[in-house]
Amino acid sequence: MASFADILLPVPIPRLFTYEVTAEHVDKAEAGRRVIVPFGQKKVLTGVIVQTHGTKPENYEAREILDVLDDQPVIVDQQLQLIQWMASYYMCTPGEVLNAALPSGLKLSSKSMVQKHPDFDPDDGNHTYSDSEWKVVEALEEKEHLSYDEISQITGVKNIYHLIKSLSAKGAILIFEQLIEKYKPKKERRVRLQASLENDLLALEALFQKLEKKEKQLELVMKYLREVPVNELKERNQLGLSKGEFLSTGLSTSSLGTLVKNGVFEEFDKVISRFGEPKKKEAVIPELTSLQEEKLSEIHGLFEKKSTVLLHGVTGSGKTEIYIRLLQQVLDEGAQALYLLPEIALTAQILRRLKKVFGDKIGIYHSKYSDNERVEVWNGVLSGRFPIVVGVRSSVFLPFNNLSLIIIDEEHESSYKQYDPAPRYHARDTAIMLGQIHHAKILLGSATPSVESYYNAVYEKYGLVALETRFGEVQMPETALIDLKDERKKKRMHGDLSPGLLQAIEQTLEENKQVILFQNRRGYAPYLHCEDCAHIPKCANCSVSLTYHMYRQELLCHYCGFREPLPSHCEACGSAKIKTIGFGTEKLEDDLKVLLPTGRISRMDYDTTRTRSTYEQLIENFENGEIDVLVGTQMITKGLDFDHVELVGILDIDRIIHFPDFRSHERAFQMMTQVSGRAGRRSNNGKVIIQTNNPEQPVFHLVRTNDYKRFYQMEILERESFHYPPFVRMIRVLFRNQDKQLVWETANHYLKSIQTSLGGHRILGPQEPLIARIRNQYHQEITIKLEKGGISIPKAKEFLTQKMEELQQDKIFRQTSVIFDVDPQ
Ligand SMILES: Nc1ncnc2c1ncn2[C@@H]1O[C@H](COP(=O)(O)OP(=O)(O)OP(=O)(O)O)[C@@H](O)[C@H]1O
Ligand SMILES: [Zn+2]
Repeated sequence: MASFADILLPVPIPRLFTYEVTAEHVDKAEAGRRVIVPFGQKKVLTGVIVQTHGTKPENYEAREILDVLDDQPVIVDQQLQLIQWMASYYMCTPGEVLNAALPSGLKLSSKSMVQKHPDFDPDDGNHTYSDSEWKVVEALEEKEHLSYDEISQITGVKNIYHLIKSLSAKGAILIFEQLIEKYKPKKERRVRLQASLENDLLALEALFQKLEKKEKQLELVMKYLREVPVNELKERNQLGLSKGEFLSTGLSTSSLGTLVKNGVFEEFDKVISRFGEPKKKEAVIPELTSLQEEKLSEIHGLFEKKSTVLLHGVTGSGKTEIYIRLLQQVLDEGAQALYLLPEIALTAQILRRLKKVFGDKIGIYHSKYSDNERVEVWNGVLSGRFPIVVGVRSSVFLPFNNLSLIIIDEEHESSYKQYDPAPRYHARDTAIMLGQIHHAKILLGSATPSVESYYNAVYEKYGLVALETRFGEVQMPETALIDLKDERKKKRMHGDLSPGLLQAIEQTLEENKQVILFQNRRGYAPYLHCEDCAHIPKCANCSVSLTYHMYRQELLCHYCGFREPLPSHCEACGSAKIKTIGFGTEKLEDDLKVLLPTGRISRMDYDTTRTRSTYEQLIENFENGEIDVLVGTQMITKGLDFDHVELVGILDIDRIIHFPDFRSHERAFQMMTQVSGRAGRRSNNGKVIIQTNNPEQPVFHLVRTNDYKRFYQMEILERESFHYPPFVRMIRVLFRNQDKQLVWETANHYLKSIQTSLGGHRILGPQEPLIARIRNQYHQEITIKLEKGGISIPKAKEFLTQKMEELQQDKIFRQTSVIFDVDPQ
């Protein structure tokens, strides 16, 4: 009987594909294992078996699976459920979710290779060959096939496509695709005694005699036998010693070579973990305070009745300590836990705290890890090596099969939402679904919960636990406002710094304490401005101005990466009077260096933290007191725990408050409260200074009095009256095309097709978004608001998708790309 398998492929087509499983693969074909299948004319893809069955597909001839890659499933059933849910909730295809879920190390890639044409005869006189061509032909006599890179090396030609095309046209070579497994296990070179010696004491003795005069070789053998006593423990020799470590004490490499040649030692490779071998943990958990203890048991109590609990604890109250207790319990039960963080910047510090307690039981998963490392974490979750995973949003995709707790730290963070590409998912909401699939408990934690989560807590969908005092009864910092209008009028500003803030910085440094300054714009100046004609240099591809980066002497587009050298004259009128307007982190750092010549100033933003180690280094230097003032973007606002920061300055909050978006007040409140929370965590001297043009804004009062509840009450009223989440679900439909007119027409055509059935009052737009052109693509968007209880949201999504499919059947409209963004942030 023929056998078939339904395969999930990483392509944006909303269905599974049925392939035939031939006899040789039948034993290995099982749900959750990866397979290689042919797809389309020439492509080969890695997919995952969802199920096997005996039903031949009706309307097409099933093609055969080429190979089954795994000896056991690498995707578990719960993941397949999550993928299905995400696809339907976030209005994309399961294939797109799979593509995001699998680390690229688990996807195969194909690589073009070249071999000699079997009928090729170089002497047939039909063609002549260049020197480079000859080199390739000769190399193919030696080696069966060559990669493009090898050919480039052999010939010294950089761009070899021309060469390959010509050789192929002359019938000299064939090109084929070789499948490459991207994941490469890490190997270690080791040495051991030849097996014949490990059992034979006489032979060993004879060896000693032979080596009597060869001091260096003798030394090697002796050292080896000291480390590996083969006469007591024969099996130990199999494992050998790491060659590097063995030789690191200054033994002679060449003598080892001789001994290998003479059959005394042998070298071999062993696959090792990239994360080191498991070590014993240090087991030091600080005692919880009685208040924290009380809150922990409240959480336990609520978990009896509810799957999700929100822990609203002020900054520095010890939420992390409570998380550690909960993780410990999961570990004791032998189950799995996931600890989600919104950003990489946070992982280093929290990991250090967790590692002290859990040692190597923690797997870390984020984008600054290499493909290979990610595959090892993936496999470590499968094998049980990492019962706890700390990671950013993509760690919801890991192959958990026994998850009992998910902690979502800083749950309010908008960086939990993936904007591009699909799936455009919110990791908090996805993790809550993941928890439900596993019947796990979910703890959301924040000092400034999102309005949505707090609403769910108020209406008892979630349990709520409030922790209102800081650890050690340390007081919340004191907050002062500085009116920039006033200071400007009196012409007292030093660049972007008011005299009040500057003075406070100086005083803090005098007391040997540290300062954090929050400036949410990176670069030197947001834009250049010609004083004669008012021209502002703009990006060639996007409708935004270019940001001036002084260090690189460049103008840079923060949307598409377009860059150009700093102009000396205005490109519009030729005037040399070009001025910088506004302030970025780079300028602030620069100004401070002049104003505080003895202060040690550093900057943490996207530009200074390209690699994992630069983050960690900056944070470590700040912790160790090697930096006095840390200037940074939102990266430095939350979660970080420093003992000696006493002053926090907030320089650029007006722009966030006035950003035209329904979440702007929420964001401003959260950012100010979070960054303030970095001040005075160990002392009662925390100070926060906020510079603003509008000190009368109510949000400042709420931040100063740390009054989250009042903030929530004001905000929820607004959300209700203006129909925003949590009262409605929003779906944004984004249209993109190079042709401005066509995008507009497509969006309008779509609008017409949904208007009547959905009801015009539920639809806004089409309109140009704030930035109407990015990377040469014009944008239009339609916003749909679906009120809860009034309309079936899943049905509405189906309807929207169906209408989109109809739209895309039109040859013209199809040229516009369309994106659904569910729950846009
Ligand atoms: N029970 C405890 N014993 C010893 N130290 C504690 C205890 N609870 C909290 N701390 C210390 O107090 C500081 C603040 O705690 P923690 O970082 O856990 O707060 P948090 O609530 O997570 O803050 P944030 O929301 O600002 O990230 C940390 O340095 C932590 O080690
Ligand atoms: Zn651009």
